[in-house]
Amino acid sequence: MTGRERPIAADTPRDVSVALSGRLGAFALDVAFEARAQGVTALFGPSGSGKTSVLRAVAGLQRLDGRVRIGGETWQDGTRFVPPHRRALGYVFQEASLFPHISVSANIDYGAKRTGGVDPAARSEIVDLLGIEPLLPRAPARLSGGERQRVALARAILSRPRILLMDEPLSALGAEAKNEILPYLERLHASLSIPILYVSHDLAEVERLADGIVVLRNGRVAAAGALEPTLRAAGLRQGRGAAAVLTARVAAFDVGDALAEIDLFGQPLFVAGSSPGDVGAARRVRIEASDVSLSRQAPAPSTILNALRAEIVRVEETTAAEALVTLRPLGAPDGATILARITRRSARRFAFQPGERVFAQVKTMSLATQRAGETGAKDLGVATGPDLGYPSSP
Ligand SMILES: Nc1ncnc2c1ncn2[C@@H]1O[C@H](COP(=O)(O)OP(=O)(O)OP(=O)(O)O)[C@@H](O)[C@H]1O
Repeated sequence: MTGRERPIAADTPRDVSVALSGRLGAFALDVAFEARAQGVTALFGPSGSGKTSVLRAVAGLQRLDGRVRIGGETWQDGTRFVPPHRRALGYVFQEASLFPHISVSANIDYGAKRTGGVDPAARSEIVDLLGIEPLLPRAPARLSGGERQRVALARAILSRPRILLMDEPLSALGAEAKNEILPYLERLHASLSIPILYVSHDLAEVERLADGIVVLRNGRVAAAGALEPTLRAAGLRQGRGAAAVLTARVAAFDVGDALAEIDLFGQPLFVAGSSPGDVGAARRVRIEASDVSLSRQAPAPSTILNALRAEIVRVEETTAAEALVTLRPLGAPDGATILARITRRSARRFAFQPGERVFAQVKTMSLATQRAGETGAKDLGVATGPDLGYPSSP
């Protein structure tokens, strides 16, 4: 797709409209997309696909032809070009560039002072949200990488931007610092009423944070829209990492077993790694296709707690050995689907047909959240996050 706009969600007001084209040396960029007025839109793509260039152009730091409209304000079109310092935006880079000679406290007030003064209520809310109260008197040199990023975020937000631009804010951090900062980003995402454009080449990060996604390849938009259907359309939901992300509410929490019961379209789904305070909150549940098995009969009692009733949507033989089954949990709206990655042998033996009802078993422990400091493929099992109106599946 080139230069053609695809709305992220047709029925919701969208407040970010970008259409940019031009050359950067030998590199040709031609992108157009729209994003919602609130929530995280990921700019996702391989290295060199143009993500940072798009972000810089939105900020006015990179001059390209086209249009940038944010929250009803036009920053660039055929006739005008608002210079970068007049654009109300917060920019968070890979490495936080804090002023070294002043305290954290003075750093976070810097942006706000430039834009008309510090609002004490907003300040204390953001300080609390990002957990930086104990850091306020410190010098930036005495912060860890993750702490620096949280301070940079606070500074950006307190400058009262119309949009937050984040360029791989976690990529310079180790796994431990990443795990430490992600929950803060999730809380931020739930509380901020401005759009966030979030550059990343890390799919797991995008799945955890983004509502919408613009997939870039070679300076063009390969696919754009709500997270789940777009990942699928872009062919990013196949193979080893195939997974589905659904948003649902926590219905109950069993303190004795430390298990949360998620209400997945009327069916219970048990997950670990939650807390009693999550009851009533929306959770983002990532179900990896390799952790889902299928059976026609109600499964015999086993150690697997989750057996979702689901309807087969389609079966695709993806490789010589594998098949990917798309399923709609009963009670789920059309298009809200999960995936099961099974052997081709099983797919042929069972010959599942579209419309047929089956039981999809999902291991609870495969859905567990990871504590800070641990590493592994399952770290993004369950992530708190609001349902900001993007369908969690198409
Ligand atoms: N000012 C410039 N002059 C010449 N070429 C440029 C300029 N800025 C970017 N490029 C080129 O444009 C292409 C896209 O770069 P960009 O940094 O936007 O990609 P990216 O997707 O953000 O990559 P990464 O994930 O590695 O940061 C690259 O080939 C880069 O070398």
